[in-house]
Amino acid sequence: MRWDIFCRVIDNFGDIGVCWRLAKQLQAEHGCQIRLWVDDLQSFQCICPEVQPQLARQVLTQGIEVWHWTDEVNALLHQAGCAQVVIEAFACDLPKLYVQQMAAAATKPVWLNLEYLSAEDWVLDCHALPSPHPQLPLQKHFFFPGFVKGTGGLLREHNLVETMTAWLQQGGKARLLNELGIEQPQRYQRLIFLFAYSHLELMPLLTAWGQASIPQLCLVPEGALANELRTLFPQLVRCRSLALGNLSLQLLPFINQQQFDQLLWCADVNFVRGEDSLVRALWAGKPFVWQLYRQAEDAHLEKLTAFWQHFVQGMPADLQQALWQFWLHWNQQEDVVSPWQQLLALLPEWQMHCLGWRNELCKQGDLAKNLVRFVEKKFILTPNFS
Ligand SMILES: Cc1cn([C@H]2C[C@H](O)[C@@H](COP(=O)(O)OP(=O)(O)O[C@H]3O[C@@H](C)[C@H](O)[C@@H](O)[C@H]3O)O2)c(=O)[nH]c1=O
Repeated sequence: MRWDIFCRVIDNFGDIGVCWRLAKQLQAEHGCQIRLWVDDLQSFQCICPEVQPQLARQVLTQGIEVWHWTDEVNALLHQAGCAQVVIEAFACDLPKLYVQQMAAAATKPVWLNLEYLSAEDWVLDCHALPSPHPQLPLQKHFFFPGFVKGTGGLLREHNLVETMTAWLQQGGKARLLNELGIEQPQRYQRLIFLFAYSHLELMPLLTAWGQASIPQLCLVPEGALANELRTLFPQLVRCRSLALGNLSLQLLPFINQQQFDQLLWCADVNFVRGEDSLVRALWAGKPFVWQLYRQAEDAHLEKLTAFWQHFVQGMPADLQQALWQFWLHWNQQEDVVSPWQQLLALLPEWQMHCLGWRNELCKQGDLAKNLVRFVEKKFILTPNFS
């Protein structure tokens, strides 16, 4: 079956990050023929270097077609025709001509709006709801990812945990750090992966890390925070690393999504942000701190609380208290030095909780499989779906 996935890059890398992961998994594990329509190929290239931004159409190694979604997309749409399954990622608003093509199709495509991830309760009520088109013989369904049964689930490749475990056992960490140009990585006793939006109170935290009794390595991927660090430490404009007492701070160039995941697997503590890296940090089973994409009227704090309520089940009370202080202050751009010291004392418990939570979460169906099941049901129940 042919699937079209439409993706508009609003900001950052979450939109394309999720769509690219979904495309790969649907194609590799479910044999779907994928055409990925992306409006910003430059951003896509950052996380998938094989993409050539100047091409209107291209086929990537995985066999996935990538079509450039520009303002002049109509000519391409005439060539393409519509697919049997259409994913509109994050309400990105399909091209008008494409919607007309869907309405004119003898067998109407299954049209899904893939929504943003949230742990809020209302997601359960809205997942899989239909929405008839006001004028055309079409209906779209809302598909909500989520952390509990009754939602669309989370993106997780088949055998992900087994792949990660084997990779770590076979010396993946040393190989990766070597590929990334980290000198003598074995001298560091703690690896912190710091993927975050800019933060007003970063300096006190870095100073505290530099005063730790053990040597620590902090890796910062390219993006807003790396730029902020270049402003704080102008020497980082010329070179990629800096020593701050016992802390080695190193900026990374853009790395592909696979290496990004692998870094999460090898770090001792992961700082993640947005949507996609949160999910990947969950699968890594390592202690993590989540910084949410800021929303108007602090709506992101409600999302944080909703996730927290699921995440802390079964967590010892002292860890709950320390972790919440850290997560909240981190998301409010406040000083986190004292919550960090408290958390550090509970690192083994924190680690154990993340691992246990990951293992529980793995028992649920994954998003790609849930999507495929949903689509199959629609075609079986209503072959001339309209
Ligand atoms: C820095 C970097 C990122 N990545 C990938 C990993 C992830 O797939 C992706 C980052 O996505 P996220 O973790 O979701 O964080 P983000 O902040 O980039 O994306 C955000 O964008 C907003 C518009 C959304 O509303 C948010 O929900 C969120 O998704 O980029 C790499 O592959 N290599 C890199 O070097």
